[in-house]
Amino acid sequence: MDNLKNYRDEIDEIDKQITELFERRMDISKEISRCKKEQEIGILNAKREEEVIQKNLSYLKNKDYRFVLEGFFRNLMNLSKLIQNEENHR
Ligand SMILES: O=C(O)C(=O)C[C@]1(C(=O)O)C=C[C@@H](O)C=C1
Repeated sequence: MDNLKNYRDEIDEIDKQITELFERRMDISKEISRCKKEQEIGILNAKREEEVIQKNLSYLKNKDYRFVLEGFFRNLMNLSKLIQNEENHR
């Protein structure tokens, strides 16, 4: 049995699901940017970002991944802010 091929197939399937969720998250982030523009609120909400990180760290089963999960969410929210900035300058 080709383990490498099987693992990659599994990663491909997970990545597909991540991409679907990523797209949904970014769509919602755009909607949030429209609300913020209407209400004249700035894009960055550092308090909310910390809450997002802490909440998701609490869901983590394998605590060895704490550091990388935190990095993942920081990067994800940076991309989200990028999309919000683009949306507001269209
Ligand atoms: O919750 C918000 O206010 C958002 O704009 C969403 C979001 C996120 O991607 O989770 C993005 C930017 C903010 O700094 C905080 C969180």
